[in-house]
Amino acid sequence: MAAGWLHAPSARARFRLAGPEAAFKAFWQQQRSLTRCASAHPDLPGEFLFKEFVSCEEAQALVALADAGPPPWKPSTFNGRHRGKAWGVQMDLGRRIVVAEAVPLPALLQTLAERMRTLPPLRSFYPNEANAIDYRKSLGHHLAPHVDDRKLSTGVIVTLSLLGTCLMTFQRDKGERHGVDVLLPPRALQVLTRDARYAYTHAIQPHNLLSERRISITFRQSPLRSV
Ligand SMILES: O=C(O)CCC(=O)C(=O)O
Ligand SMILES: [Fe+2]
Repeated sequence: MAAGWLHAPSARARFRLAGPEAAFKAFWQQQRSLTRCASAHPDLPGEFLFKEFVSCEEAQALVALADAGPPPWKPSTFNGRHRGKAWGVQMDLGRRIVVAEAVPLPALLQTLAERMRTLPPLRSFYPNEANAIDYRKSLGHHLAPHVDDRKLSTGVIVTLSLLGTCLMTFQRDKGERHGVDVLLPPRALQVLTRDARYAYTHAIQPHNLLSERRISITFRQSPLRSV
């Protein structure tokens, strides 16, 4: 083993020396060489998981961003009980339109969107909307089975998991007893396209939150012009 390798500063130390933006780039260059990070689900056509899409430091920064607001966390009962917040253009599900953004997509999320476009299924993904969900296991939080709106968002839905692990259940038919369970660890980016996006519902049952707290950030691209 080369002595130089032994004495090279650790990736973590190099990130600290070079500052946060260089750290973002250095981390991603290193990740891209790890093909084991990407996987397509064998039983769920159109579902991809990119493990370790963000570094531990980036994950912390994203949790801080979600916790700090704006906007503030708000209790939500839409798609299950949890707390949520949204950035970017706003979906008006009742009027079936997209309205102008109250809080723009934060710069950190736009930087992540650039990184997403380096992944094959996301080459032309330009999200203009994101929402965060804060799940607490002890409060019985969950995600009810749903398919993300077919008209207000395009055919690619992308979610980054932070803090905790969960099992997400996909079901083809409503009320089906069994589904396909996908383990979502912190820092993993899940991409839903094709059947996984349109033909299956996705949900997280309360007992499938495997940690006390989990935060997710979901990115979408609305094809509609905001009014
Ligand atoms: O929490 C998650 O991983 C997914 C959230 C979700 O499905 C949604 O916001 O539509
Ligand atoms: Fe969803």
